[in-house]
Amino acid sequence: MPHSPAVEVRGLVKTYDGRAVVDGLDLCAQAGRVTAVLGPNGAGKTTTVECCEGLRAPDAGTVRVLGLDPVADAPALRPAVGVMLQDGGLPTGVRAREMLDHVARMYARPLDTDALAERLGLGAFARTTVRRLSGGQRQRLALAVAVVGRPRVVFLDEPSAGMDPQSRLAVWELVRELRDEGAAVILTTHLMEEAQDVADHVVVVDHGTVIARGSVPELLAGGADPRGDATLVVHTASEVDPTGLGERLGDGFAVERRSGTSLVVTGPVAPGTVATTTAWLAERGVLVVRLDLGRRTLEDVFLDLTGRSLR
Ligand SMILES: Nc1ncnc2c1ncn2[C@@H]1O[C@H](COP(=O)(O)OP(=O)(O)OP(=O)(O)O)[C@@H](O)[C@H]1O
Repeated sequence: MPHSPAVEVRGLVKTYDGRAVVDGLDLCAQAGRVTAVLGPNGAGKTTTVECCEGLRAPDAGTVRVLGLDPVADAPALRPAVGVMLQDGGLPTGVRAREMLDHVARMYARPLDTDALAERLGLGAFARTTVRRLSGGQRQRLALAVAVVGRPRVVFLDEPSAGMDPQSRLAVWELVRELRDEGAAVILTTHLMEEAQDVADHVVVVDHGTVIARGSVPELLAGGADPRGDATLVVHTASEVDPTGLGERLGDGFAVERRSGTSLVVTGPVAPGTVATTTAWLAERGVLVVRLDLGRRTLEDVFLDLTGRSLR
């Protein structure tokens, strides 16, 4: 039987100074799944998530979390929703461990705080005040605080930003576990690797609206450039003008000069593609110094969808 989504956003609009920073956005997040919200700086991700958390009121559209209105029904939702804000959002004068224990006491069935502190490596700075924690330590504490109440819905705004690789792995493991236990996890991130690794469903937001959605394999198969299922990057010893190589490779291929001495061939790369490319270069007296074959990544899809200009 189909379940109603844990989080359902329909036609969300949020306007600042006459400018719609979220502009008719639709989003669904299901229980037992990780939904990653991606998008360039200023795309409207945090604003959307904060509307879901009840921290901002929509100007138009509807937001439902577990079927309730996050602003009007905030007290009813509080025990069921975990929130990790982008800046941590924790009081700065409290010691790390006291903070976690204090939050745990607000819930009926909290996680074991000793075990949670251990797995997020909070022990070493348990007695340090939040103000004195490093950025990554503060993030880890904010994550622990967000999940200690066993929430059914968890919002994580850039959870692993500023974290070292060890902490990141611990965060991803925890996120997967929350998902496996049935929570709906909604995370925003700029780390494509993070989305690729942990997300069951990806939503790409730009200019306040959703421009693509699907599982990672679906996005990799589609994207803005469906022909590009693999890339061949060719590094050469001397400058090369790629004009004519695309024609030689045939339909479905695109050739682009990345720098004077490297070319990117995108398309249905097969063994013959490599042979044709190196033969074509040899005919021009150009020596190949390195070949890299890679499949399209989520980052390629993201850049195709949102472009390369800075926001
Ligand atoms: N309170 C506010 N007043 C005015 N403008 C705001 C306010 N809050 C957000 N904005 C603007 O709304 C836009 C979207 O911001 P938002 O924080 O939602 O983006 P984001 O996608 O989370 O970006 P980032 O990846 O940089 O965190 C930005 O242009 C931001 O300047």
